[in-house]
Amino acid sequence: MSLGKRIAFLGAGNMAEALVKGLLRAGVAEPREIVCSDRNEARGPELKQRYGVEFTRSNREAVERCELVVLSVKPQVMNKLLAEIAPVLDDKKLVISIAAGVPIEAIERKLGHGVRIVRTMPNTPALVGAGATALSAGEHATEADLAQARALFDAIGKTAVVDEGLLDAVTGLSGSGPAYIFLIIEALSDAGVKVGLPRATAQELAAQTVLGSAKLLIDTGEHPGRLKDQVTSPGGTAIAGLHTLEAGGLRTTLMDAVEAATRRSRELGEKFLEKDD
Ligand SMILES: NC(=O)C1=CN([C@@H]2O[C@H](COP(=O)(O)OP(=O)(O)OC[C@H]3O[C@@H](n4cnc5c(N)ncnc54)[C@H](OP(=O)(O)O)[C@@H]3O)[C@@H](O)[C@H]2O)C=CC1
Ligand SMILES: O=C(O)[C@@H]1CCC=N1
Repeated sequence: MSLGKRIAFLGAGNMAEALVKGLLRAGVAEPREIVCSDRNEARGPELKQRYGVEFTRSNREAVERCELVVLSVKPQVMNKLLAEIAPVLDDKKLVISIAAGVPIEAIERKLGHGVRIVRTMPNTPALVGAGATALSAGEHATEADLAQARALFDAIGKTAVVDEGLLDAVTGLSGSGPAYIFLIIEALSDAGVKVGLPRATAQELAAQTVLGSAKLLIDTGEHPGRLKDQVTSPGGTAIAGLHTLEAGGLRTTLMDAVEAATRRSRELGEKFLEKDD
């Protein structure tokens, strides 16, 4: 059922579109309750045709028409956006940021004190209702605000409330994570082709293996190591493959990747705080 709130998406790119599609699919918003704004005029007809949502090139108009305002531009252009919408934002609206790195305090400073903010880090599988989102409430956001924001993201996947200090780590793991997993699926598909499978079959098997393994882990609540052991016969095939992965440093590489992305999220935040334009 619709939450009965009008939602503005300021910046209607990849992540905003994933959220719009996920929310509509879940039925928590009607197309007429969603107003997207973007500086690219071409996004208007695309979004209208795909989802029937409203579109405007004016961020201010989108803010004025909605109770929930999602900040969905890149961190690099966030300051400009905040300066533009500050005059039309008041404490009656709830602001939800999805931007990597950008601290709540910096948004509050730009929008004026007292503004109600929930900072989040979603990911693109929200588009198919399988997102993972962490949320953190700003000083002026109430429990009801956090619950409202959480209800939106609960409709399109799993959510966790964390201290704001942990959102860079979330960005490194689940925010950026779909990119790592797609790379892994692509590599597994290539591997399947290398050992003789047709491309389409290899990709289908690779993707289903990732999906099925995640589902098995979540549904059973088992430790991943135990589930790995169940695939691994003595002297068998899986242990031969695992040995190669360990020799190639897969664990360390994944840990380094998450650490690098977390660091980058922090850097984006620091750059944001340094700049005041
Ligand atoms: N993509 C992802 O997987 C995730 C992204 N995020 C966060 O979501 C935010 C958006 O990322 P993403 O969707 O990937 O980026 P995109 O570049 O796909 O989307 C941003 C959109 O905003 C437009 N835009 C830029 N400046 C303005 C402005 N002043 N007013 C209105 N629209 C503007 C851009 O236009 P133009 O193309 O002309 O620049 C673009 O269409 C980022 O802050 C990112 O950190 C969070 C989680 C995951
Ligand atoms: O790469 C980025 O900056 C965004 C943030 C999280 C995932 N993608």
